[in-house]
Amino acid sequence: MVAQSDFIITTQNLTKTYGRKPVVDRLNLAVPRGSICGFLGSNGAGKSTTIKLLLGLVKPSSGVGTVFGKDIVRDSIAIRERVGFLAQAPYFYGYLTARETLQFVASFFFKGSRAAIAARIEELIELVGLSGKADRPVRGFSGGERQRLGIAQAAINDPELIILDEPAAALDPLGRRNVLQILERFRGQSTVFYSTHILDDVQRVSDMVAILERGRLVAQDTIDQLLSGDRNLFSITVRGDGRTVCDRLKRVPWVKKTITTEVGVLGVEHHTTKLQVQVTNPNAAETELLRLVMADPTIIVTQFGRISYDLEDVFVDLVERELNHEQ
Ligand SMILES: Nc1ncnc2c1ncn2[C@@H]1O[C@H](COP(=O)(O)OP(=O)(O)OP(=O)(O)O)[C@@H](O)[C@H]1O
Repeated sequence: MVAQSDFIITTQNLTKTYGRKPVVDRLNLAVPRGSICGFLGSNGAGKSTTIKLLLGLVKPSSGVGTVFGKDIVRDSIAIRERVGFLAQAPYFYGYLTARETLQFVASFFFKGSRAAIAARIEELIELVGLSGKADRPVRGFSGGERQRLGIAQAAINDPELIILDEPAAALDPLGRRNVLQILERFRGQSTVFYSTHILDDVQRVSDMVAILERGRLVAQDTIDQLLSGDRNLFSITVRGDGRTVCDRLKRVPWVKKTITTEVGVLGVEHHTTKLQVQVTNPNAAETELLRLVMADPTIIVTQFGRISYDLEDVFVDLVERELNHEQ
């Protein structure tokens, strides 16, 4: 059983309504301590609003939430002291260098001797890959360099939790990859909760994902779990009489369902049939399914494999289900 204290962020029915429209709708989040959690949703899904609720920057219309076990309304100042936060469009003084920017931020948020501050700044400059640029004014920085500086700024006081709002959204693919690699470096030191609308990014670095659509949480799980789901599907393409193959498979106890599509009819012996086989025991299927089909010498198997999904399939499926549910 997972104890409540294993979650660094929790919300119960957290709701924010603007006018009559809930933009965050009865949200039940549970972010495990130590995870890198992608908070995924299309533009306008309610990600920024959720982050503002967690940080006490806007007040919930109803529902409750905790960060470090502290109430997001009552204890918001105490929470903000312990969270490193990178806003969607961070502001920097263009005339300060990266090092001066971090010194400025450290003067507010870092408690320690001068030597300790200097060491932490050096460590972060290195961690975000700005060593060669630390003494240049920020006004000349690229979008990616600004985001990296923003991450260093958020991490200055070695926070237990770093929250980033779309840290990579405005960057080109290379810039995005750099930022994501930096997030990965916090593994084992801080919990990272970051919002994004880019599926690929989540699949690349997160351990877990919470998917938001129109203010509602449509899934929350580890990436592995979401991708495996309950879709134990195999695909087989055969030449020969596909119907007998199908009938045989239907009698196998771990075969749940078969779907056949005939793709070419050139006389019975040249029939090409594509089968999708849903199974309840994928291990058995992996070792026995192909053998079962090939037991018939009149059948030629031209393709066999497990159907794999990526996060995009899962996302589209979940969002469609949510939309159908609403109608
Ligand atoms: N202060 C506000 N007043 C009225 N509506 C608001 C306010 N803040 C946000 N909204 C609306 O709430 C919805 C969710 O906005 P939010 O910024 O949380 O989404 P998001 O998922 O972060 O999107 P994006 O990726 O585009 O930033 C949007 O329709 C937005 O217009």
